[in-house]
Amino acid sequence: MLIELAGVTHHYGDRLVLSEVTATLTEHRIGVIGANGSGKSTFARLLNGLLVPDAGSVTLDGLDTARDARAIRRRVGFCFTDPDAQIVMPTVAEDVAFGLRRLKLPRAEQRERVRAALARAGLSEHADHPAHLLSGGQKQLLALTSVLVTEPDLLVLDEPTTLLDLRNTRRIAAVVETLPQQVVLVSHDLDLLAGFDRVLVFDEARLVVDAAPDEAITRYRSLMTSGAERPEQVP
Ligand SMILES: Nc1ncnc2c1ncn2[C@@H]1O[C@H](COP(=O)(O)OP(=O)(O)OP(=O)(O)O)[C@@H](O)[C@H]1O
Repeated sequence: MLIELAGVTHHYGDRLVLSEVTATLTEHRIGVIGANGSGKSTFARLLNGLLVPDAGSVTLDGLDTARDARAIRRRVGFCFTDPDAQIVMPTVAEDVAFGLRRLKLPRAEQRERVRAALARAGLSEHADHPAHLLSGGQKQLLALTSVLVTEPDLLVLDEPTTLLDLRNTRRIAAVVETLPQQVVLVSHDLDLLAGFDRVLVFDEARLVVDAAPDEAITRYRSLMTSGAERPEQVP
């Protein structure tokens, strides 16, 4: 998809959280990094219309998030950091099937898609378990699976590995690597961004670096080091 942000500014109350962000994104895999509170999640939420900007515009293939919310939600899958925010059905398999409802598939095909998606995520043995009894990491995998099964054109992942052990982090990395879809991934795990096409670095509500992963990560590291020397930056 062609993702265009033009002069995007966003506040929560009086607090400025994104200031004048302009970018045109067409790459397959786009990483988003930056300090805590720098505006990354806000940026991610603007991409699927969960938030609309106070000023400026966000468009995807010409669809404006402020006007075409329904069309955009159909094409953009979003995975929250906190999986409890999006797990909606009692059992694991039902939760994966939930996202497929609007496709109105024949029952057998729906079952097959759910089965295959759970197998890919390593969750097959939990299919009939209550979703709320999964571990935090398994819930994160379930949330991703329930989004992926709908085959969105663009997948926005907001810190999808925060609760995961190394094996499952690698599983997510492998899934992201092989996805045919465009991905925007917000992460503090810089290793996940190896092989990405482009990385955006946010700092204090601004998009401050927009470069290939190696350069972006190097500049992010130096930004964080110099930030530690600024007393007002220390929590
Ligand atoms: N719903 C909200 N209401 C008020 N303030 C908010 C809200 N959501 C986020 N904020 C504030 O906006 C700022 C940016 O938050 P955001 O979640 O976009 O940052 P982030 O870069 O994703 O941070 P982190 O790396 O810690 O997840 C933070 O100071 C945060 O406290």
